[in-house]
Parts: sequence; C-alpha cells; structure tokens
Amino acid sequence: MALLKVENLKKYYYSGLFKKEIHRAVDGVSFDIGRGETLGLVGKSGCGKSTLGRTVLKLLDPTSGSIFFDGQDISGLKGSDLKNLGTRMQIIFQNPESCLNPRMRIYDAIAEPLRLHRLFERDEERGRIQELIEAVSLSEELLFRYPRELSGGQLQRVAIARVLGMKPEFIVADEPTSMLDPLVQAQILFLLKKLQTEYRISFLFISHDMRVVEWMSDKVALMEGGKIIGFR
Ligand SMILES: Nc1ncnc2c1ncn2[C@@H]1O[C@H](COP(=O)(O)OP(=O)(O)OP(=O)(O)O)[C@@H](O)[C@H]1O
Repeated sequence: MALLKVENLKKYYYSGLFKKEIHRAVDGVSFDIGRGETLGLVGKSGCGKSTLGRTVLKLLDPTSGSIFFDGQDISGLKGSDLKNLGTRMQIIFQNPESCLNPRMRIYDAIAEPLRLHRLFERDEERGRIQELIEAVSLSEELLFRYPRELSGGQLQRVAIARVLGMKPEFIVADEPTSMLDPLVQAQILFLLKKLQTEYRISFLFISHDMRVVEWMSDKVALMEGGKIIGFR
C-alpha cells in the first residue's frame, strides 16, 4: 500500500469582486508515493508545485479530491484529528530562516517541536538533541549559537534536524537547496538521501531543476498549469 495516495486533488484560489475570479493552482492531480520512496515534482515557476505540496500536508484546505495517508483519508480532517498527524508529515522550506526564530539558540530551535509534541522526557532531551545534530553532521558547538551566526547550509541542516526529531514518515521538501551554492547544495542533497535510507522516509521533492530532481527521485512528475502532464 502506498504511504501517500492523492486522487484528483484540486486547490483553487478565489479572488476579485465577490471572489468570482478562479485561479486553478492545482487542477486535478493524482499520484502515489510508497514508503521510503521519493517522488520528484518539477515544473516552471507558478505551475502550482508549492500549492500542491502544502495542500497535500493540509497546510492549505483542498478545494476537492482525496488525500490518503497510510490508508486514511485526511482530506476532510480538521482540528485535533489533523494535529495527531502533525509529527508524521513534515515540510522543509527553501529558506530555513523562515522556520527559525532569530532570538532562539540552535539547541532550543531543535528542542522546541520535541517539547511541543512532548516527544521526550526532559532528562532525555539533551541526548536526543545530540543525536539529531550528529545525524545532520553539524558540530555540537553550534548548538549554543544563534541563527545569524550560521551559514545557509548550516541553517538548512538545523531545519532538517528539527524536522527529523519528530520522526516523520513523509516530508515535503520544497526547493530545499535552491538558495545554496552548488557545493553546499550537493552536500544537503546527499544528507537528505542518507537520512531517507536510514529512516525510510518518503519524500515529495519539489524543484525547478530537473537534474536535481532526477538525482533525488525514484519517479518524477512534470507539472504545468496546475496539472501533472506526465511521469518519468
Ligand atoms: N494565496 C494565493 N492566492 C492567489 N493565488 C495564489 C496564492 N498562492 C499562489 N497563488 C498562485 O497560484 C499559482 C501557483 O503558485 P505556486 O507557488 O504553487 O507555484 P510554484 O510552482 O510553487 O512556483 P514557484 O516555483 O515560483 O514557487 C501561481 O500562479 C500563484 O500566483
């Protein structure tokens, strides 16, 4: 059984007077992703990739269609039912700073979601943070620095550690390396692949760069004008 199965998913934005203008950002998309598998999603700017990624995670409400996660239709879930899924599905953004509080040290940034979801007892926290920082190959001394003291690549590793702490089964990676220079980009891609093999995480890997997507993915979906126009 696929971990994620999406059927005829639509996300329309309504704007203008009386919300009469319809923008079909995602317009009838279907795909599935198995456990430990990566589906790459590639297409030009504005074709709907980010909207699709966010809708699948229910960060945006779908207009219609179904999203099955581990066999359960989550498309209509709300409130606490949706919250229960919270740690199992995660997102990594293009700009890691968007999820890091500039006034919070790296240690607390990684610990915050663990505390929020009560994933560990307080006395286990230190050990867990250590494991996570090692998993993303960062030096322990960075734990007591602030985000502004880290490079873009280091910040993306912190963002990945934060997400990894929640033991996700599925991650949407939305252009996670497109703001990094090529060498750092390659290092982060290797890291994501390593973590995927180690923890058997499924990915929806979004990028406008076909080479990156092909290297990362088991299968690639080509998106245009809100639709998937083919797989390869
Ligand atoms: N909140 C919104 N309200 C109205 N239209 C929106 C909204 N968010 C996105 N759109 C439109 O939906 C379309 C798809 O946007 P989306 O960001 O999903 O594309 P994308 O393929 O991820 O692009 P990029 O690679 O530039 O991030 C675009 O035309 C965009 O202008």
